[in-house]
Amino acid sequence: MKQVIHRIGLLWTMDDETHSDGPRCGAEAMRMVGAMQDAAIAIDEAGAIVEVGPQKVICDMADAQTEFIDAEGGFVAPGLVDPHTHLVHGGSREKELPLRMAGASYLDILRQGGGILSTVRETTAYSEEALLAQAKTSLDRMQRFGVTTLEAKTGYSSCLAVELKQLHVAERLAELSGVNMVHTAMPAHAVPKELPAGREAYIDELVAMLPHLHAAGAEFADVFVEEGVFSVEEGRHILGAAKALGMKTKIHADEMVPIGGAQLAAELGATSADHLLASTDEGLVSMAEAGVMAVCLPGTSFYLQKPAARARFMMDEAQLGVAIASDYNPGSCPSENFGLTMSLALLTLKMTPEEVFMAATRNAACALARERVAGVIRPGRSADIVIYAALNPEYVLTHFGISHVRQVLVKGRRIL
Ligand SMILES: N=CN[C@@H](CCC(=O)O)C(=O)O
Ligand SMILES: [Zn+2]
Repeated sequence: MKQVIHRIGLLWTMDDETHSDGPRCGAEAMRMVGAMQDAAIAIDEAGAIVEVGPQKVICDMADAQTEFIDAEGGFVAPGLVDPHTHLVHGGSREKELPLRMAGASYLDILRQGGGILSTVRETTAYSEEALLAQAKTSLDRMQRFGVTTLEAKTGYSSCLAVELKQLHVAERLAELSGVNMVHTAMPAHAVPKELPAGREAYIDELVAMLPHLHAAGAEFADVFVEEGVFSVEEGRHILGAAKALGMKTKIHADEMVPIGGAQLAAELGATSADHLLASTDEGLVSMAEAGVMAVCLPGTSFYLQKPAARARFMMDEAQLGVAIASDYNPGSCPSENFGLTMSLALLTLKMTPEEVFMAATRNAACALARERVAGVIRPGRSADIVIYAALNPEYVLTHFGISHVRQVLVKGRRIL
């Protein structure tokens, strides 16, 4: 055995003795964190977990070559999974804040040609190297908070070349950083103010980009289904085309107005529906029935100063599986601090610490169709693990706004 993480005071594996895969749905299941005290984890040459168990048993298995990693009595949990980011984009949008403070809404700014459309202009103008440099700075920050798997969306362009440029940057970043990256094509993110050939032709253009983006590595397709952006019918058309190509789907659903994004996610059998600030009870229940993961973005509701998503209803009543994500992007959540996302889940989504960690590990992996790969600590799984410089998860979440991460392993390799 190559490595042993020992002297773990408290371990949350997010697993149980059945070693079943899949999401934890509803509050009761989301609190089953698989806690172990005084534990150790053995890792092999290939970076896979070989054994998880009592400190004494695991340490007896070590040989003279084994490298010991000392958790110093701290808390250890699976590597964090951030299932919704807009990692690759040009520029920043801090100048929008005074407009918002003066009363303009997020959608008002978009309607005036700002918001996402201003990031489209910047992303188009940036060279691939400039985009890479900016996104690398952001990814480095994310890693400091323990993120080992994340999603990166395209979607700041109105042409295929720029979409492919974003995708390529995300691929290069995965290689440079060692983190696990999941690619999502989101050409349907905003509608340009001028549509010389008309709206239908524009939607056709977006649909025509999908096979190219899929061939270039995009596993998911996503659409911003929102009043004044893409309608439910347009979302159905675009995501239906994606499904026909074999892509999995996600929806930016009911962020501002409940136009039926949650119901569309259920109808399409989407892997996740994200935002859900305005979703109706019926919409959320239909998602649960269809097995769609609800991805809450508490950093976004905080930054847009809106009431948070109804995570308690989702978990207690609808029995949904809930994940959380940073939604890192320049307009509605310009923060790479996933630790803060988790603290805001505790404080504004009213989740328990167990639910927060479940939402940021196992369920977040399910929101990326990575339930067989990431999100739990279990023999056979890749050793994606965070060692915290704190004794318990409650301290990590309540001592908010800073990183408590001591070490991060991806496939057994230290990335921090
Ligand atoms: N709401 C739509 N899309 C992003 C924001 C993108 C932006 O403002 O640049 C989101 O998930 O919040
Ligand atoms: Zn988003």
